[in-house]
Amino acid sequence: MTSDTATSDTATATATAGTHAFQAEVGRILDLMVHAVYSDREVFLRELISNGADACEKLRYAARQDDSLLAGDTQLAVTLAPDAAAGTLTVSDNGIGMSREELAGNLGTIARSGTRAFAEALGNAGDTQPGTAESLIGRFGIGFYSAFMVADRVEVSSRRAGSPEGWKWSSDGRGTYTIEPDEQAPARGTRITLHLKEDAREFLEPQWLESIVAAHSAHVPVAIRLKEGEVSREIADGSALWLKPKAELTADDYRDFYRHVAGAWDEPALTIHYAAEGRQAYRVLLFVPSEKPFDLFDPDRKGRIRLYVRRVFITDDAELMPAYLRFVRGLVDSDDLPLNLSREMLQHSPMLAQIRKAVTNRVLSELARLAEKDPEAYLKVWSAFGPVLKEGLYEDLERRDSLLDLARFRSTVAPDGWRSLKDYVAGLRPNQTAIYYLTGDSPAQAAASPHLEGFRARGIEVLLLTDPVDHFWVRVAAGFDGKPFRSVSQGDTDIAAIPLVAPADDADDTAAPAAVATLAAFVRQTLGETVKDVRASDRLAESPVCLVAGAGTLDRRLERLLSRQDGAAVTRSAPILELNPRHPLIRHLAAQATAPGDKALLADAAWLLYDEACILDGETPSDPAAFAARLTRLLLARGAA
Ligand SMILES: Nc1ncnc2c1ncn2[C@@H]1O[C@H](COP(=O)(O)OP(=O)(O)OP(=O)(O)O)[C@@H](O)[C@H]1O
Repeated sequence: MTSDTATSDTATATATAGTHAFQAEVGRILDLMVHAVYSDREVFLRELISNGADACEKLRYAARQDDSLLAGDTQLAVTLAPDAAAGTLTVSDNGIGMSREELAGNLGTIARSGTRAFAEALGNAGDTQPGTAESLIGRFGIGFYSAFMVADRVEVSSRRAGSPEGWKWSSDGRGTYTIEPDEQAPARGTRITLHLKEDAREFLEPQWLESIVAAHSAHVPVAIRLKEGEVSREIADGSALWLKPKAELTADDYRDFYRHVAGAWDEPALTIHYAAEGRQAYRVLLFVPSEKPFDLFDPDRKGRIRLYVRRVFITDDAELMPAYLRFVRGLVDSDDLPLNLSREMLQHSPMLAQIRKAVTNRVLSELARLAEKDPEAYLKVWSAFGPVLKEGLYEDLERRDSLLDLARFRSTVAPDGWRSLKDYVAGLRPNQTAIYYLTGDSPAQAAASPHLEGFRARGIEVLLLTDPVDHFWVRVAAGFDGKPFRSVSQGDTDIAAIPLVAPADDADDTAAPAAVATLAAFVRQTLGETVKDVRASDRLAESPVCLVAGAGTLDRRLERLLSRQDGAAVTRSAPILELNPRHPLIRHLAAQATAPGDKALLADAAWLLYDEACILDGETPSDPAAFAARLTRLLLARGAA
């Protein structure tokens, strides 16, 4: 469903009478439709019925302001009329209709984001893979253009409600379309005539049409009629599914309605249907999809929940959900809101604000319930929408705790599985006072980080945060169950008090603290401003060195991310170089630092330690030529020794 903005979206479309070329991408999509060997091509009917029903709903709304638009014709319906003799199927509605400009804008360019996404996905997949187009049709649905899967000519004759002019759009889907005045246009609304292809004549059979409607469009909230000759009968009553008691509805009913309302083809992962009573009465029918909607990461972050008032569709732009729940689809039908809701009122109505709040809470509590009752199903939802839900962790202070309960993480305990914070705190080690995390590009990459070694040695679980959004919420979230979140690559580790899982049996393995302090001071002096400090570490077990960010500065990965942005306000701060006193190399260098003699090679080693730490952090040495020269000198010296 698209709101009435299609014309302005497509203002570039020409709208004069005559022949016009399709926008290039539309041409490409049509070309595919014309040649599609898609097996479920009856989906075209659902798309056309949905459009007709939307047009009726738009008219119903417009007529609230101006009932002359109805002009006595109040029985809004979509009518299917097969004509075997002519080989045509018409799908007509007495809805809002389209002006000449709208015909050109909506049916000549890409008016809908879903179709645009389809075109893009097609471009990405390339033409080389057979069956790509077909599988994408199944995933996206492609609206009006799907008519060309079954028709070799499509005529759309339309009259905008209240307008004296009728127009006909016509095309064979091969590059161009025509628009011309049409005196035969319906009195109001749109009549789409499909000249069926030879191999699509099954769509002339009334019974087949009826069964397709039953399967895909039974719950469209506008009546559907089937016309055979002069006799017309109702094959779907257009009653609002959401007003029916739950007990009367089956999973199939819900699924079909979800597909209509979301313009999707997947199964809903969660269905939420209830009636709210009390201060306000309203009905809610919401779905969490099982597949990511194509526009999930659109910058406008808009949801598409439909707002109805006493069964009249008002808008899908009322932002009934916070942005981090924008993947939820469905509708809210209020008994109490006024029908003539202006944009202003949509934004400022306290009644609507109350609905938003209650419905949002309900969605979160239903997700929590799913997590409890059917963890497997919940994890599917989390895998698809976790990165979006986590936006709520920094945006929605009020619900942060509920969202933290819902959040699932990869961790060193379960790199391929999911852990909740409740699981995490249940496994805290003695003396552990924080929830540790490490950010990275992928769980595997993060799990290989040297920063984790000391944590592993102590059996401390570390969350592996790999979504860009993680950098942001984790800095503002106060913690969970009284335990703050702490980065393992930042500040002091404070893990010395946590016992090792297998305590080191040979204390001589560790370099003497004084020798390490001498080495640290030497390295510090050699590296100068490049580092903020050099110190011994509890963090490391196997690696000799690592870099960490100072307490109170930004996480190094986030700092790198931000400093790379255009016009970045963030400059990188000097890191702290940590040395592993248990590592043979550090022990050896500490001995050299305390012994008298020439320190030139030790200075080379200091820089090499720093460069090694950079490499472990996924960066290149800052001066590759100097790095190579030092390495060469050191290897030569070793060779000579
Ligand atoms: N029967 C109709 N009456 C009035 N307008 C129509 C009709 N059919 C299509 N349109 C207009 O053409 C536009 C494009 O239709 P199309 O089916 O390609 O996408 P859509 O319906 O907007 O997308 P979605 O299926 O995601 O809602 C619609 O948004 C609508 O404005």
